[in-house]
Amino acid sequence: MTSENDGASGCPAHVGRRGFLRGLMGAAGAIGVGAVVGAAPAAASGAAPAGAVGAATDDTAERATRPRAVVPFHGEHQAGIVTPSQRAAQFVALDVAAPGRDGLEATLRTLTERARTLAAATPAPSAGPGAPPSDDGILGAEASGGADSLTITLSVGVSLFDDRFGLADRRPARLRVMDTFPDDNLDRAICDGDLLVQVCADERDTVLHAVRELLRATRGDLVVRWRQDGFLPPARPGGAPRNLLGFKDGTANPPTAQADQMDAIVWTHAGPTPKVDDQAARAFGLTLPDDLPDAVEPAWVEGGSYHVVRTTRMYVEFWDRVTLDEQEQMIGRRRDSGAPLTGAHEDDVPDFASDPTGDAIKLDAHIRLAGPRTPGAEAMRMLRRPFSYDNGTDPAGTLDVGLVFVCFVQDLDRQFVAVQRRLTGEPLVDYISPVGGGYFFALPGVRDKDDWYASALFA
Ligand SMILES: C=CC1=C(C)c2cc3[nH]c(cc4nc(cc5[nH]c(cc1n2)c(C)c5CCC(=O)O)C(CCC(=O)O)=C4C)c(C)c3C=C
Ligand SMILES: [Fe+2]
Repeated sequence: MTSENDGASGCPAHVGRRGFLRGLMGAAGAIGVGAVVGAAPAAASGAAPAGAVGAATDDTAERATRPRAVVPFHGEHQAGIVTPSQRAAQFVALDVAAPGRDGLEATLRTLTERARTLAAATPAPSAGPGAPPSDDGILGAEASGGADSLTITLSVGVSLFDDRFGLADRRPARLRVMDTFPDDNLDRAICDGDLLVQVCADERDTVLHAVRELLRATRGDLVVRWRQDGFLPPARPGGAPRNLLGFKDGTANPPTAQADQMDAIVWTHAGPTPKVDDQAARAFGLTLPDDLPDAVEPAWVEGGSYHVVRTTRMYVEFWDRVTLDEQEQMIGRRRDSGAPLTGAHEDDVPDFASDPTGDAIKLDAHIRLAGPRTPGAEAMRMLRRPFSYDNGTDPAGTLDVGLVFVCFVQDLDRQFVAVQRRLTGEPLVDYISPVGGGYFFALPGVRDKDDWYASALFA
């Protein structure tokens, strides 16, 4: 039986990366590699690509058991995209209050400086005697970011390209206000925004600390539009972690270790967007050319990525009344093992070719619609990076929980929109409802200590 793996390690994509990370951290702990601050200059030097992980420990027994990884901030691409998913996340959509292009540039430079120091776990500069502390103190003596695989990923929304900042001719070709799809129940108050900051780390306090410090540094210039917390449970018992429907989520992601695949699936490039073979696209359900107009990306987008966030509520009380068999048919995989209904193991490739009438995996099962494994479907693959969320209860006392669906794609329409359209009316829509989020564009990476988030956009 064929299997889905990360190519580099020969393990299922998720197991491979997380297992590698754990092994790295274990080894670092055993040999006592440097302290956090000691690791920081390497992280800040720009030597390693952003998204790779270096290990760091401190000398207390308690802290030695916690993840201490520093993810390099500098690189061709931003960290937090192909970086192995951390355990906690926060999505903060912001509107720019700073006046004019100069005001925006100054704000983005400030954001860069603060994000750089937080990611490297170096202390914030002191404002001098008599001033408030330069750090909120919630991470105690570390007081500077705490590492914990912290990544801060900055993306821009289409409203940044309106007439306020003179950037209208720089808009990424596919960027727009998030579409409303037929099964959506969007609250526009928690959609879109000029900017999106995605903050991820292995500890919740490290995420909140970074968000607080970024907001403190830009107070008056950036206004929070909406904010959404997320978490990723440990993989139980292994493989991909489970979402709140109880199913493993992330199994069939493309391998982030394979640069050529990331280049074709995730990173945007200047010039005409890659064409999709007409026949293959039709087989996938896209009608060309009307559905997918040609687009030409501006030069500055090289190395960036479209960043889709869809806050999707799950009606878990209803889901919990459905038989396991029905749940598995809706997804197309076993709940316990994550195996496709045509296979036995999580990393087995679903065999739709031998099941043309949907006897094993229904024709409208989620995985069959989202990844039919026809030649045309290759062009629609995406890198998903979802987190679960728990927003408490609604006024009716119903659990307000769900999935922050996140994906990174080279072409918003060819990939995310094409798949989302195929999912219209799937049986799962009775149990989930997208309520917020947005389309954003993750800026190219910050190259080195002299670079800043939007240097290419402003060049
Ligand atoms: C438009 C893209 C997608 C949305 C929106 C989406 C929402 C969503 N998905 C799950 C649960 C699962 N999804 C799984 C696989 C899967 N989902 C998408 C796309 C979207 N999902 C893709 C491309 C795939 C991979 C398909 C494949 O190639 O096999 C799975 C199976 C496990 C896995 O491979 O990750 C689950 C489970 C929920 C609950 C949800 C919205 C709340
Ligand atoms: Fe999905």
